[in-house]
Amino acid sequence: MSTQKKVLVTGGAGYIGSHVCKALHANGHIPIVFDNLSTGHERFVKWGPLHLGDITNPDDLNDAFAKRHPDLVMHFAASAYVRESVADPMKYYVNNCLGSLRLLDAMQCHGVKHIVVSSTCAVYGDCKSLPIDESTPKDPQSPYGRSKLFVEQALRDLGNASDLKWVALRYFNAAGSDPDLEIGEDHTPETHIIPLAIQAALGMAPALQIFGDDFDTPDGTAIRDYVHVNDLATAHVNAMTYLENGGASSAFNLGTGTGTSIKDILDTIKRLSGHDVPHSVTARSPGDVPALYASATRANRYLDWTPTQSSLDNIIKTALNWYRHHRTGKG
Ligand SMILES: NC(=O)c1ccc[n+]([C@@H]2O[C@H](COP(=O)([O-])OP(=O)(O)OC[C@H]3O[C@@H](n4cnc5c(N)ncnc54)[C@H](O)[C@@H]3O)[C@@H](O)[C@H]2O)c1
Ligand SMILES: O=c1ccn([C@@H]2O[C@H](COP(=O)(O)OP(=O)(O)O[C@H]3O[C@H](CO)[C@H](O)[C@H](O)[C@H]3O)[C@@H](O)[C@H]2O)c(=O)[nH]1
Repeated sequence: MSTQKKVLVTGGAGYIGSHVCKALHANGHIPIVFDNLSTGHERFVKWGPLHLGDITNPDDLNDAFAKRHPDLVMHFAASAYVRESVADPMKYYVNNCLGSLRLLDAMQCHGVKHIVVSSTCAVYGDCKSLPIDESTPKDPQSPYGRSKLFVEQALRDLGNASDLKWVALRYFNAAGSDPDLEIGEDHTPETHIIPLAIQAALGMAPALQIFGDDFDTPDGTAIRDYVHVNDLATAHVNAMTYLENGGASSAFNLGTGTGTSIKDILDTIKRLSGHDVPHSVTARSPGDVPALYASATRANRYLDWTPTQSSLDNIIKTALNWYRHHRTGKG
């Protein structure tokens, strides 16, 4: 374990950021959440102080760095709805690109040298060759994906021109919840398949719409690589140690290497909850790709990271428990 660090966690009141805060605290560090609560929740900030602020506002950032003196930054704050980004690209370029640049500028002004950043498999686009490794060509299909690729490119340029050291973690599909039920997934609106399918099964949401069942996949439904949020959290703690030990700035995929279809998800929810997932099949979503799954060999080698909580059963079980305990449903 590294010595205690103060970590400024932008977006730490959100789904993934709050799970990382819990892991940082468990490893003896102090997470300082910097969040504007636009999609996050004050009740998810449990393991350190909340500093209210907006990453697009230089005064807010300056105030946080001046008062909190963080040793490093973990950067989750972003707008993260693929479909919304197509309808409102400016929101994504301002929040994700400008906001990240302002954050990097504040780090430079305050002499903070290390940052771990949330990136996404959306930087790759429609890949013909699977699994996807980090050398796979980048061809993002949405303003969201392009905004995240821009941030990675800015990190590379700034790192080349200064002593900034960075790690970008390209998550595949984050899923599951804290097994202790202290925090969980709570997006409004919810767009992700696993929460929507569970909510439909528990009678908390309308029937699930499956966006296409005629993909070129074994059962016709889309395949993704679902990785448990606690495995993502461990990767962040490991990335921090990697940078501290002088690791080179780099991007890493975080996925399990296993493809899971929507039908697999529905079958597992039925088996673990005892409820069918009411659903209908509608048209494919524009730009939706048939199959994506990662090779995380580099994260395994350099970050000493192996997912241990990402079996589909564990992802569905922890997510089911979260919705049963925190919402009104049949459970
Ligand atoms: N959920 C996924 O499957 C997934 C996959 C790949 C990448 N990501 C990335 O991971 C990160 C976290 O995603 P999440 O699912 O936890 O999202 P989330 O919406 O739950 O969390 C985002 C947090 O950032 C805060 N925020 C947004 N804009 C801000 C601003 N301008 N200033 C300060 N705070 C701001 C929100 O209030 C929220 O607390 C994002 O960068 C997202 O792009 C998520
Ligand atoms: O109601 C729904 C919601 C989703 N899907 C389908 O289920 C699959 C998974 O969808 P998610 O919305 O759960 O995840 P995505 O793969 O679309 O998006 C994820 O990966 C993206 C990169 O491609 C971004 O990083 C994003 O933040 C992250 O959630 C997709 O084929 C989608 O079309 C449905 O059929 N019905």
